[in-house]
Amino acid sequence: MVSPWTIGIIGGSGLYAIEGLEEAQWIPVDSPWGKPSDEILCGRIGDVNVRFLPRHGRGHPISPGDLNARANIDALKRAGCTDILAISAVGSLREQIEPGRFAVVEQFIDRTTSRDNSFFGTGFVTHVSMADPVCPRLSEMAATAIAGAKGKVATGATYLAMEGPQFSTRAESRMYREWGADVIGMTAMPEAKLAREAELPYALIGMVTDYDCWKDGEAVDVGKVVAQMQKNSQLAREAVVRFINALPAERESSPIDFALEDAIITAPDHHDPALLAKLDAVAGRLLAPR
Ligand SMILES: CSC[C@H]1O[C@H](OP(=O)(O)O)[C@H](O)[C@@H]1O
Ligand SMILES: Nc1ncnc2[nH]cnc12
Repeated sequence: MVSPWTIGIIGGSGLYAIEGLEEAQWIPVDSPWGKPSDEILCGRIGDVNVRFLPRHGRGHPISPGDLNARANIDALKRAGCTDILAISAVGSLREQIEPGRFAVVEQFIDRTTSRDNSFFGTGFVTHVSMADPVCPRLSEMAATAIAGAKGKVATGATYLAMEGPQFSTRAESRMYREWGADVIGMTAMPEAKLAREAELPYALIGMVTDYDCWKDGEAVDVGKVVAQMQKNSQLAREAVVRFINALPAERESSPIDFALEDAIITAPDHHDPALLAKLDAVAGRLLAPR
């Protein structure tokens, strides 16, 4: 039986491949938006097609600010994904979300400044809703899968996306806490926005690696992040497999599958054909002749 789900997994720092994929093969996927971070590891877990993309590339050559998130999301859409589960190393801004815990993200504060954050623009203007930026169905399944793998979970987390690549100052870290952010990272924006524009339901699991620098005497460094990721990466892999094995046989449609429906404002006689050509995957559902 062929599953209706094709799950895109975006692996963050420390998660550059996943094991247990049947018929696994790294396949290059071209995108009109430039070069994705790497080839996509395509395979199956049971009946479910899986497409794995290491966000920073194998060996972590790409810095957060240089990630081509448009190419990454477009390539996952071209590779047939119906849904995306992203995984990120995050710092914690809350005492009770300690390193080692998994934070399932529900909201974002986007403080990135220098990234291409939309597929759309002059010649095809759209404004998608980001009020509820993640897919509740995927997030709930992710939390269940982590708990099933005996991981500690925090749900409903707010993720602050910073520009980086430097870590925050103590004043910034304290300010983000006052803003209500729970975890901090450098990569989930504009990734989550672009997934929504591509009508791909998206959920984000933050793997908590450190307390950032708001706590007295604490400061984050790469060594701390990598050491904590190594401790938890096996559990993360197990949670991913559980998540996939628990997907229902049917995939009921999600409102996110139709996110562009009420978002496009440019009149057809003002469409830019060059931009439309690049949107063949992202907005193909609406642009294909009907
Ligand atoms: C290696 S520490 C900082 C680095 O880790 C996170 O990346 P990802 O979200 O891809 O796991 C963070 O956002 C920074 O890019
Ligand atoms: N404290 C932190 N700040 C930003 N990105 C992170 N990734 C992991 N820990 C982080």
